[in-house]
Amino acid sequence: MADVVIQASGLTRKFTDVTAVNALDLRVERGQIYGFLGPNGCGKSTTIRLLTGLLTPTEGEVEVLGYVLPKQAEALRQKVGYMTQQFSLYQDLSVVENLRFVARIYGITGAEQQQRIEQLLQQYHLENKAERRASALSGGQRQRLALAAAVVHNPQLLFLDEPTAAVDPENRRDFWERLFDLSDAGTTILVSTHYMDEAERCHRIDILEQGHKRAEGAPEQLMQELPCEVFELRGDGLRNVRKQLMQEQAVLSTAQIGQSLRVLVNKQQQQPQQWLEQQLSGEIDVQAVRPSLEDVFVANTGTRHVSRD
Ligand SMILES: Nc1ncnc2c1ncn2[C@@H]1O[C@H](COP(=O)(O)OP(=O)(O)OP(=O)(O)O)[C@@H](O)[C@H]1O
Repeated sequence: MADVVIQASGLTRKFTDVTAVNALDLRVERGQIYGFLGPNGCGKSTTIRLLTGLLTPTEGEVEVLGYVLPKQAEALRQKVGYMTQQFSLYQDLSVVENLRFVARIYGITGAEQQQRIEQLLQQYHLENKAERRASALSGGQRQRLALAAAVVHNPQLLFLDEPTAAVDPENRRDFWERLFDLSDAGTTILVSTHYMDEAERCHRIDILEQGHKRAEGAPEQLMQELPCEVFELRGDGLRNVRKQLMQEQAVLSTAQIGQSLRVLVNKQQQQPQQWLEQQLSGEIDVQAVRPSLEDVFVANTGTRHVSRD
């Protein structure tokens, strides 16, 4: 049987005038990289804070690494790592001083501390920057330091809240390679993001909107099960074509990408390609294409939901 690391049912958190997380069910297995994908304000950070025990749920049950929250939150804290959206280390301390500080919090001292810090400096390519102040590091270096600090105590479970919001694509790729190394070594990772390419790298994702789970599954599976056909249209007058198609109930979304218009047509529409071609006048080329994760996201969020039955 799979080893379940996070199990939540009906997890809900209300603030005065908003339900940030609404009846969320969650099951994360050991070693998985599990993603929360959603726009700003959909409840990603609140969910992570609930799962770390930093925030108390209004309703629902949650167990993380076998600890029942919020009752056993203190014991859980030693076993998890948490990297927040903001760089939360000390800007005036050097790289090595920051790592020492965090190590001490987790009770790692003396020779063990020195050994662990040397290992982290090497693993995260910070050996040459050890004495540099955190404030003088580049974006990518800061992010590597933040990740090194989050794993000082070898946590079994790592929470990453929009970890790559401030870095360039190359550093993002590098960061994800590190996450796969950690996952390979048995660390479970829960990561929130609003980047499609990042979500696509996860073993499994939840798509969140306004506190609700809209879809769940492996990215590839979600793309295969998309209840729409996706088409790329090329030709003249695409802006007008777009306006016209958006009047149609069967058209879920249209978006211009460079020279082409990407159109999602509900699968319940009979012979969608033929139907689409009939709607168009003039020389417009219509090609069926593979769905992307962005298509999945669009199909599952916003006001024009498509029926899955
Ligand atoms: N302490 C709080 N008091 C009141 N409302 C809050 C609080 N924390 C979050 N919210 C609200 O709950 C909703 C979800 O916020 P949350 O930060 O979890 O979303 P998010 O998906 O992480 O977005 P972002 O990427 O912008 O952080 C938002 O409407 C937010 O304004």
